[in-house]
Amino acid sequence: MLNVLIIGNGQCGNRVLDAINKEAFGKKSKFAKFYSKQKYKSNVETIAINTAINDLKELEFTKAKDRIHIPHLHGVGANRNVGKQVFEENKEHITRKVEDRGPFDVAFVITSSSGGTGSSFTPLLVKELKERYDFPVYSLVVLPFREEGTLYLQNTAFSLKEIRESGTDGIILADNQFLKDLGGNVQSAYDGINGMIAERMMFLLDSMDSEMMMVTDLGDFQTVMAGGAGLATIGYYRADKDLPVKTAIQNALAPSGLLFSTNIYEEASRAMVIIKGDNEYLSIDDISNEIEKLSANVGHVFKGIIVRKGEYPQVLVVSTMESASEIENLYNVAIDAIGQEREKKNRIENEKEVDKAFSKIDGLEPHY
Ligand SMILES: Nc1nc2c(ncn2[C@@H]2O[C@H](COP(=O)(O)OP(=O)(O)OP(=O)(O)O)[C@@H](O)[C@H]2O)c(=O)[nH]1
Repeated sequence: MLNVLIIGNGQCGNRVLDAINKEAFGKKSKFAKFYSKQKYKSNVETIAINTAINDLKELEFTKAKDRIHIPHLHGVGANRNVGKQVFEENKEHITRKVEDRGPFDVAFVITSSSGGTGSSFTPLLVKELKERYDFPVYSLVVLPFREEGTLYLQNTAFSLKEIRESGTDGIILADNQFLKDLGGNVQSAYDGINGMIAERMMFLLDSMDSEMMMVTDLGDFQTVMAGGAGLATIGYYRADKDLPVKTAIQNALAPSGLLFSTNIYEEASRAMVIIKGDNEYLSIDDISNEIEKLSANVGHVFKGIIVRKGEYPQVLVVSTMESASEIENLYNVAIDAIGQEREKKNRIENEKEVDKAFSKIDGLEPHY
């Protein structure tokens, strides 16, 4: 059995973690968390870390003992410099909490790229974990809606670069903007998006720790994640009726199945495809044909099959990217945002000149 650590940093990281814990309770009723056991196959430890106590309080499926509050006002207000300083001051406390739960075979650290707490804690925490332990550490990074403002875009550009340079074994991207644009199945945006990420993470954990007909494991996942430019995304499709397995595979690879905007056939570097369902739906010929089509374009593709009696086909695809045109677009927008912030700061410097002018009359009185 694998020992898995999942950390959620900042509000977004906390909420996605909570959605994973919810998914692990089986979602049947809101009382499930009181009477049912989480259906993790592996030994999974979850930790939510935040500077804002209210963000931690709002979590519903993450146990109180799994929440670490690092007191700092009500968050760090999207200021990554403050966030980094707060992390450094509390580093020992945080790493001791991780140490107490270990040892682990693999870790995932979840954060938004754009806020203050999660995006500044994550690169520093990953670096600490990599320096102290041997296990792989993956980062799951949620990109912002593009209209959320210049500070969030600026934070994204710097945090993504820092996470990439932190020693992380790979970055899995989920993009709020892309998932919102898809519309349809993303009802109330955050809950819908968090649920999409959670069901993919649950499937991924299942596939790394499962007795399968044809096996993929943590080693295969590591090899896939080591490919390409260090960036990956996850695709998923669950059939709710009797559907040919080849259609289910195609749907998992289509934009509507992915967490980030990419064309797998053009941008992917390596992939892992896991198919789950009743034997009755799993035509080996159909599966092999689809995998061959993919590997002709992509390079190496690992495949795994999990037999689940009575279940319609479900497909998970983990794919690393060789190139990511959407990241290039995002950095172009972020550079504009950084320019705007710089100009604003210069204007504030000019205002300081205005202050100087005002201060020239300090101590003087008007005479009439
Ligand atoms: N998908 C998703 N995105 C979220 C959620 N909550 C916040 N975000 C996004 O996260 C970004 C803001 O980062 P947060 O995680 O709220 O910030 P933080 O890390 O807590 O940092 P501070 O609040 O600045 O201390 C924005 O781009 C939001 O759109 C959520 O529940 N789901």
